[in-house]
Amino acid sequence: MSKYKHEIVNYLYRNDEYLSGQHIAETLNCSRVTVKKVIDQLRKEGFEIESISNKGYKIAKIPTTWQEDIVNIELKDNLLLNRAIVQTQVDSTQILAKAHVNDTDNHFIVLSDEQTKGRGRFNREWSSLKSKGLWMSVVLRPDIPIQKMSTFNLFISLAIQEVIEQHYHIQCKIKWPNDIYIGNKKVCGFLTEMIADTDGVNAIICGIGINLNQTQEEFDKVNQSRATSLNIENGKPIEPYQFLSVLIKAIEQRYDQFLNLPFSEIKELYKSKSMIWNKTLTYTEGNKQIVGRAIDIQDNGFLTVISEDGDLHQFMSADIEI
Ligand SMILES: CC1(C)O[C@@H]2[C@H](O1)[C@@H](Cn1cc(CCCCC[C@@H]3SC[C@@H]4NC(=O)N[C@@H]43)nn1)O[C@H]2n1cnc2c(N)ncnc21
Repeated sequence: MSKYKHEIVNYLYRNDEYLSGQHIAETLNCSRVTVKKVIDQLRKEGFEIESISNKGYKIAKIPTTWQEDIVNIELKDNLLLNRAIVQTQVDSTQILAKAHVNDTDNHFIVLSDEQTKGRGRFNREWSSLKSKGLWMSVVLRPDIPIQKMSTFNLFISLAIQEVIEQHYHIQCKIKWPNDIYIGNKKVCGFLTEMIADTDGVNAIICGIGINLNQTQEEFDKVNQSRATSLNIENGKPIEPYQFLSVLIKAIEQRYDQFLNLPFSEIKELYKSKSMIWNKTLTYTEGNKQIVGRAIDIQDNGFLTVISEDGDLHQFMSADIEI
């Protein structure tokens, strides 16, 4: 039945009109009994499927959980990111992405409704409530020297920032190098890991966590006062499949720029979307900590900070307390 389930979901999702059981059975060369069984199974999985006698079946609502068939329909026309591995629960999409990185030479994404061990930088916990956010890892395969990786996050953060601002009309700012804030609350975190050897980069595994539909109360204690979601800011629920589709297109565009343009081409735009200027903040990198003001971002993506004693410091990646 799983073979027909995939095809029936595809057929129903692609056709916005009612399709009779007989027509589906003939088209997919299966029995009407099989069609009925698959429809019952899909309803159990959370699909709302209307059935009207003499008209047939029609998907009225797709489940809030990620459905691999539907995700792959949404991605199929993309040039680059047109394959997805979809789970309902993983420890971390980063771990699953790395487990599959050598299965193919293709680019792909990994999505999960929930992560039990979502992680950020320095192995810090990333809270990934079931079906409340976009918990995704993107596997890309640029043919670039390792040095070029220092600006990858800057291009990707612009893709995320512009989707939230331009598509959902929510003002947000990038907190260099790994977060996006709405006001003083974090709505998104991302981190970039890579697999490389002496010949250069083999694969990038970019993990992105975006809070879509949590209510303020649903955040755990540690994040209660410093996290937000698009739903909280927007006042209405975010439709995850549409968000995913728009975000992947934005990532593809900025990734193409990353491969073909120097960071200097987008530097002014990036700076205008960043929130760390004209503030005295604490910068920590490894065992180095300074209090100072960021004054510029270099073409290699490093941040220049002037400390209170007037010294200049360069950070490749720092923890910033805002
Ligand atoms: C106590 C404090 C300072 O506040 C917490 C936590 O520490 C800090 C943790 N963090 C975040 C980042 C940026 C990289 C995150 C990548 C996540 C994606 S999800 C898909 C992929 N799979 C995967 O395993 N990882 C990636 N670096 N460190 O963020 C806050 N924090 C934790 N969860 C959340 C949340 N849901 N919303 C807002 N802030 C959060």
